[in-house]
Amino acid sequence: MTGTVAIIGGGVIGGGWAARFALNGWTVRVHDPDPQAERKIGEVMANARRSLPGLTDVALPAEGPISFHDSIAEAVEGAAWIQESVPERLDLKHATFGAIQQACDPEAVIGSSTSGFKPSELQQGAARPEQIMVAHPFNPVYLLPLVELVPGEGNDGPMVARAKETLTGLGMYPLHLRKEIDAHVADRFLEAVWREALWLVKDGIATTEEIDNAIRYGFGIRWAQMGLFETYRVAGGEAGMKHFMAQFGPALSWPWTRLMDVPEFTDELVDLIAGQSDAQSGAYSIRELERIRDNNLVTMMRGLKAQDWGAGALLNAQEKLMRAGTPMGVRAEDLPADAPVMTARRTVPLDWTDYNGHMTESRYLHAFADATDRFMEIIGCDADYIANGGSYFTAETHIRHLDEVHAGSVIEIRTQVIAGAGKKMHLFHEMVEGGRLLATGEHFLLHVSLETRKPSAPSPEVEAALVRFAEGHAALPRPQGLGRAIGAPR
Ligand SMILES: NC(=O)C1=CN([C@@H]2O[C@H](COP(=O)(O)OP(=O)(O)OC[C@H]3O[C@@H](n4cnc5c(N)ncnc54)[C@H](O)[C@@H]3O)[C@@H](O)[C@H]2O)C=CC1
Ligand SMILES: C[N+](C)(C)CC(=O)CC(=O)[O-]
Repeated sequence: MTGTVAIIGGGVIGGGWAARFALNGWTVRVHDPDPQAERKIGEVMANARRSLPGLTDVALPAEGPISFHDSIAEAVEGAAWIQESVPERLDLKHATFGAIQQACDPEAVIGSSTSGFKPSELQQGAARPEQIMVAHPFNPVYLLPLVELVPGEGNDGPMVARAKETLTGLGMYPLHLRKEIDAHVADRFLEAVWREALWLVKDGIATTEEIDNAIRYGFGIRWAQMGLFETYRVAGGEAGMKHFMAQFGPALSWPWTRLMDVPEFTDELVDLIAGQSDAQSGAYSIRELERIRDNNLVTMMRGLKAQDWGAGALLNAQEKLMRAGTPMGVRAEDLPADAPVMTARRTVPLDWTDYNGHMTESRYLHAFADATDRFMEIIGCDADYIANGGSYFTAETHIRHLDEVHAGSVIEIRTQVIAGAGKKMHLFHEMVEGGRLLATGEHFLLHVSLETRKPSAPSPEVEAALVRFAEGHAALPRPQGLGRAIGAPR
């Protein structure tokens, strides 16, 4: 599902929203009075283009256009979603909603990125309060899936459902809050951690770098995959959560935190923190730090994807939706038998790049192996079939690396069946970017019984689907490089 979105306020968060929507095929219309807004959003887009599309193993839709508008009225024209991301001041947010509602479609959703205001506060004085809800994202909006969705009293069920559908379609995870509360859920935690950290620096207990190390070498990694409660359940040992609470419950009444106090923001404290932060990270520009952060996030999220867990499970669910209705979702009977089969259309992810600045050699095999899996699925050797004890094992592979490809490029793989009958399947994959041939992969596979681990006949349905392609593809030209061995150039 795509459409037109208006981004009102195009700073750190508005820019991230613009990228998330545009890269998912939406038409994006931005209003921001800052003369630098177009440049800044251009830089956010550049970072987003190199990171977001490679998160999944299916290509995103074609990027939507972004335009910049001098007035809110012009920006909201035709928008089905309006995302307000102006600075965190209630009077400014109210004035912005006033201008939006004078011109926008009354059916459009108006989401606010507010970090802390409640929807009832945002809706005060609005012409149509029922149109406004909190949609609080996390930075970088184009990579992190969480959006806290906090409807107010007037927001009706269908509108909330529509909002969730839109956010899910963008690959996000709308966390629907049951009740409004200052700072929603996640920012309450962040606020608590931030208070403690400020005290620790002020009191000379730890530097900004030491505090960051305490997070990133320990509980930060743990939280990214199991959160708080599941992590503590495991920490309770075999007796689980009850034992954990019995053991650590008393600590809650000891003076382990200074949650309700905030150190005074004197010039001295600000200089102390800013100085330590400069010493820690000043060697990098903010854009460089953003790219380092994005590389790490993509690598971690793709790791979780391989485990089908947490944010990675979300990516897999999104991928399923993306496949439906595309050539990446069809079965053998819907495909012509006399043309190569498209078995992959994906973006090269950031974590596939090596020290030579291009896709590393092992990822060519990775991409070809995924294409083989997809071809197996097309002929009916899918997860259910494999669970019933039949599958294919690869016996031999030959890859030719013909041209370079880089992170962010969309690659396709087309597969020709060279031979397929009985237990044997001989495939030839061609990897292309646009019209450029990047690599070929020749693979010989045998059908096996997963019980005996020995070659066995496939089911009649799988064999029939394979034979249909083998016969149809026999009329295609013999692919260049078929049967090649390493040797003197021929
Ligand atoms: N920075 C963060 O980590 C997060 C911020 N938020 C929330 O997002 C909202 C925006 O915050 P940031 O993007 O960080 O601020 P920012 O300062 O980076 O961007 C705000 C943008 O709004 C523009 N602006 C100012 N007045 C405007 C007006 N009348 N109409 C249109 N644009 C206007 C400014 O030129 C600026 O580009 C705030 O409500 C904030 O609480 C939410 C999640 C995270
Ligand atoms: C610091 N902050 C309150 C603006 C943070 C957020 O709102 C969410 C985030 O991205 O950390």
